[in-house]
Amino acid sequence: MSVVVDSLAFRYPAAGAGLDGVSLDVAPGEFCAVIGPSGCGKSTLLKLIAGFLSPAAGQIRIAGTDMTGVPPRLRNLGIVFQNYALFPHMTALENVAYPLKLRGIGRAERLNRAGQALERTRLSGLADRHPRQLSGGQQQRVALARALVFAPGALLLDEPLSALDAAHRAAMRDEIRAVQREHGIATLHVTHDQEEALSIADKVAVMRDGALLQLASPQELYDRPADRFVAGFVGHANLFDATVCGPDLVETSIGPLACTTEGRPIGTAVTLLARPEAVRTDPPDGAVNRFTGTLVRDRFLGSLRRYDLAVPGGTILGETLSRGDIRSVQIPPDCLRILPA
Ligand SMILES: Nc1ncnc2c1ncn2[C@@H]1O[C@H](COP(=O)(O)OP(=O)(O)OP(=O)(O)O)[C@@H](O)[C@H]1O
Repeated sequence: MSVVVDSLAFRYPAAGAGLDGVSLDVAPGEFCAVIGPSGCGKSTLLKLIAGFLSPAAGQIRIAGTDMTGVPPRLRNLGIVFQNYALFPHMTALENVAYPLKLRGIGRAERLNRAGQALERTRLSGLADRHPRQLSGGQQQRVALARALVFAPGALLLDEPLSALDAAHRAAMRDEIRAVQREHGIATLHVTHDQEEALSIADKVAVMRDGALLQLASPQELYDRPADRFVAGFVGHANLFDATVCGPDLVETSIGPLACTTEGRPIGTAVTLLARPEAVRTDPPDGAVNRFTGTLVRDRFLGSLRRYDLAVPGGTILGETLSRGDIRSVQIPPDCLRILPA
């Protein structure tokens, strides 16, 4: 089943906040991560798709069918929301079987199917435990099994991993991805964690102030962000205000930089993006876009080192494997990308 959101608009009564004309599509089996700053409307988008809120304008189509007026329980969506707790008085197995009960499936079959769903999320041994006897990660796995048990057409996940520690989080996200892929379920996954989004999603939706800024593959988002905000939000970035001052030359606060200006006229204001891993240390004398400065921050991160080199007029953020002293760097022209000002 696909999920298509078309020009969706929504306002909370008495609050300015909401969504403005959001459009996106998630194909069967596709995994779409939704990211953006706190309060940008990620949860609101999922609640609209789930049917917990009704749009003011626009349309939601699930498996090609317009969902206007269709109540949540008839949308055939598996939902794992952060605050969508397990029933404390039911065992893990009973919790997972519950959606099948709602669908009128007989006891023997629903316990059988719930058992299979628990097996899929590697919880078979814990079927008879109550939620209070399970760790946070195990409870999340029960919630995932409960969302998957009725073979939903699509999965909506709102920060399902936020309560977990880093190791469990990584294991659980790989698990969700494997189950989702195996069953070809269209998935929308809201997360605060950009690294998580980039590492598991087929595509990523970046939102800000109720609007969708970009919907793209993780690679495209990183390499070709639509604007300065997306560039700064996804991964680390050097962002320079710049003005085109000649063919393939721009002026910035740290001095002139050679880069492809793609024929923009002289005087055009732009933003220049350089990812830190593209910055080279110890370039030869006379190299183009070479800067000399002083190390002001130096963070050892195990597999790499991230540093700030203060140069006249600004700072250059770089990443290197080198452990030696850093006094000069080069920003290779072909690693600079021009974004709108
Ligand atoms: N029930 C509500 N009534 C009024 N305003 C609300 C309501 N729920 C959310 N909002 C507002 O709508 C905006 C979007 O909220 P939403 O929960 O969708 O953001 P979010 O991107 O999921 O944020 P976070 O990452 O912090 O969870 C926010 O400004 C929020 O304050």
